[in-house]
Amino acid sequence: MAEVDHLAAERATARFDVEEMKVAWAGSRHAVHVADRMARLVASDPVFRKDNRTMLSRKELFKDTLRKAAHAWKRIVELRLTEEEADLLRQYVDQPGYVDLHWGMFVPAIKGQGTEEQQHKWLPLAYKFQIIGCYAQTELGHGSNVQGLETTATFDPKTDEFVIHSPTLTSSKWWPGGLGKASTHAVVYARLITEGKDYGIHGFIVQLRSLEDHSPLPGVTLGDIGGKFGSGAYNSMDNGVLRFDHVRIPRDQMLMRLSQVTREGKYVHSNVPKQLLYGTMVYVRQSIVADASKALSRAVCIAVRYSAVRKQFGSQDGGPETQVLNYKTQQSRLFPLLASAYAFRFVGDWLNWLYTDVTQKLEAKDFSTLQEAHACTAGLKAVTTSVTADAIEECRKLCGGHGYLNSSGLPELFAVYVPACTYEGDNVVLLLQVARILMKTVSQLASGKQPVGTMAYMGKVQYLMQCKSAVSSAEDWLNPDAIQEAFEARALRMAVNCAQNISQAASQEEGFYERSPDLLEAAVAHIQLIIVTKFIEKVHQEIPGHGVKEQLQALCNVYALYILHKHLGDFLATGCITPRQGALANEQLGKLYAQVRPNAVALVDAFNYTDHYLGSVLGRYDGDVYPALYEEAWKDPLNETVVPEGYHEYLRPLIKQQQLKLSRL
Ligand SMILES: CCCCCCCCCCCCCCCCCCCCCCCCCCC/C=C/C(=O)SCCNC(=O)CCNC(=O)[C@H](O)C(C)(C)COP(=O)(O)OP(=O)(O)OC[C@H]1O[C@@H](n2cnc3c(N)ncnc32)[C@H](O)[C@@H]1OP(=O)(O)O
Ligand SMILES: Cc1cc2nc3c(=O)[nH]c(=O)nc-3n(C[C@H](O)[C@H](O)[C@H](O)COP(=O)(O)OP(=O)(O)OC[C@H]3O[C@@H](n4cnc5c(N)ncnc54)[C@H](O)[C@@H]3O)c2cc1C
Repeated sequence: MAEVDHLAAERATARFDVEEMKVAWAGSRHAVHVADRMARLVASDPVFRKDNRTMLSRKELFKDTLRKAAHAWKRIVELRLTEEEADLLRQYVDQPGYVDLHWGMFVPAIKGQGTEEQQHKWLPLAYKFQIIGCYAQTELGHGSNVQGLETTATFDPKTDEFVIHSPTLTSSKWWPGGLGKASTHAVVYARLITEGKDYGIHGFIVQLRSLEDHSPLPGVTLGDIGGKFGSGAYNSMDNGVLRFDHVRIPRDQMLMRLSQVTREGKYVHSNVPKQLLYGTMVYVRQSIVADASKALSRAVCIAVRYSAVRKQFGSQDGGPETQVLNYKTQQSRLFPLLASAYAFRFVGDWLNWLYTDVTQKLEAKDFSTLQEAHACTAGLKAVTTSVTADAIEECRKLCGGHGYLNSSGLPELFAVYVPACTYEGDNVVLLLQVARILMKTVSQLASGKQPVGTMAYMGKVQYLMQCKSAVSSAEDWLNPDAIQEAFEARALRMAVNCAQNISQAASQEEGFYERSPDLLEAAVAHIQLIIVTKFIEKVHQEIPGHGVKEQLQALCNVYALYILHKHLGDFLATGCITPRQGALANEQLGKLYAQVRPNAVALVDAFNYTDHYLGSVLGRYDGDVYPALYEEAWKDPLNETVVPEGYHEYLRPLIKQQQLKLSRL
């Protein structure tokens, strides 16, 4: 706890129990406790220092990542941490590295696509880090179009092996994290060819490096793909390039849960949907949604605290200046982001529940919810990451000039975060997947098929296509039913409009292609409806703690009415609300901001982030920003000498030359 609390006055105005809000945010008292313990463990360990990260060279940064990962693993073993604790520790170390892909994709790929025998063989090795794995799917020529990958895995019945080969430059694996320098193994996605026939993309476990000296195995060429956006940031990760020259692997290293190749070379497909091959991506997409709320809440925490400390203008008579948080424009830019952080947190929890539910159904050979899982993970991944990336940049601007300093933490947070809009599926590509499913659902409405899950609202098509909002005052917008109806009607009408336009095209494909910009917007509307619905459902639950439910209610309304205001064109164009009702929503939004204002600092305190995790002089818990900024500047390597290196070579001769010229005049 800080000795001087410059934000004490802010904390005193909170009208709710912050400790109970921490529970609502974390999900349970147990979750608060574990997260707290792991965050402090990391913050108190000098090996996990990260304040110097943006000043390290690429090589130093990568070595620092290896060191942190090894130290983290040592602590996990020494302290016998559970999987939940170990994962939290990984998150609080807060440095992208090969470990993320090993645990987040290599292990899940084997779990999801390997037979029991294969899991038995490979997982214990991976769990103990006796091998390090990555997920090698994307190639130089193809990422989004998975079916377009070119790497081949040709079965050779003579030796009972697959021959893995990169036939072209564009077939080089390109991007996999952990591949460049750390991994010993990879799950490689390649076209399976047997008996002269191409059976499409399948996964194979391939050893890449020697377990003795880490040198590449014969026929394997690999390395790092080079520096990436931003200083520090994602450069701690060794995203790699990989080429195979007829590398042989035993047949039993094809991941054979979904389909098999027999000793004779016969291809056998189990009676399961082929899309299960994409299961690892679905798993990671749902975890990316949970991560979005973390990244967004960090940025918002920094911007809210700093906005409460920072003062500009407002005093004509020598009195105190205005805290920038009191400017209505600052509130209207910042509070929707605060509300979004909470919204994403709760929809992330729900998505995690959905994922677990679908996984259990799949185990029981019930594939009915696969499409719902795909649509929700793809759509929520796309919307939450796009909003979060933009929001981090907005928070930087909300912090004025100081937000541009590395010591604010925001430039690095942005640079680390922004590729989330691309990896695990480009956001546009993923939204078009959602749109396809929406169009399929609309087309089935006529046949009387009742949509289920998050599409169930479309079953109310008769009503939703013609309903008129009953809102007649600003307060009416506080009614969740009014919000829900407006969002459902907007999403459905946009989808139906698209479907009607597509049906007038020469073909379904042609229509989809022509209307894809509108389809993107329809998909976003559908996903925003899901987020709003899950927030409303959350607020309807029992929520203990003085004032906690009221605050969440206010944030839920801020989130919904902000989206309505921002996308007013959609709501008006589809006739869901009138211009007057749109204006009333905006009026109510202003009132809600005033309600949030005294609680803003406490609402970000409820995230329970340590100063180490935030990594920002502007977001310090104690609000003592200026001395910290001042001190931080002196730590820059440029300040190690008073007279800079290069002075004698370049500055002095220049100045002297000019002086000489002047003296000759
Ligand atoms: C320094 C560190 C110190 C710390 C140390 C700590 C040490 C120890 C820690 C211990 C920890 C212990 C516990 C840890 C636990 C967990 C850790 C979790 C960590 C997570 C971290 C993750 C990090 C993330 C990093 C991200 C890295 C990035 C990776 C990647 O990017 S991988 C590559 C991703 N690629 C893509 O996403 C490609 C996108 N393209 C596609 O998905 C598809 O091809 C498509 C969707 C575009 C489909 O295109 P197409 O139309 O051609 O499709 P078809 O194949 O023909 O199929 C059409 C048909 O299928 C349906 N469909 C499509 N996709 C799916 C699907 N996924 N599911 C279901 N159905 C699908 C589609 O709707 C069509 O259906 P229909 O025919 O119309 O009916
Ligand atoms: C930091 C980072 C880490 C990564 N880690 C891994 C990893 O560990 N393993 C791995 O296998 N891969 C990894 N990737 C690769 C990543 O999954 C791909 O980059 C991603 O799926 C996007 O594919 P792409 O690069 O082919 O983009 P492209 O598809 O080439 O996208 C280019 C543009 O085309 C547009 N576009 C493409 N198709 C369509 C369409 N059908 N309709 C409309 N617009 C379209 C996109 O919206 C985009 O604007 C990583 C990438 C990054 C940036």
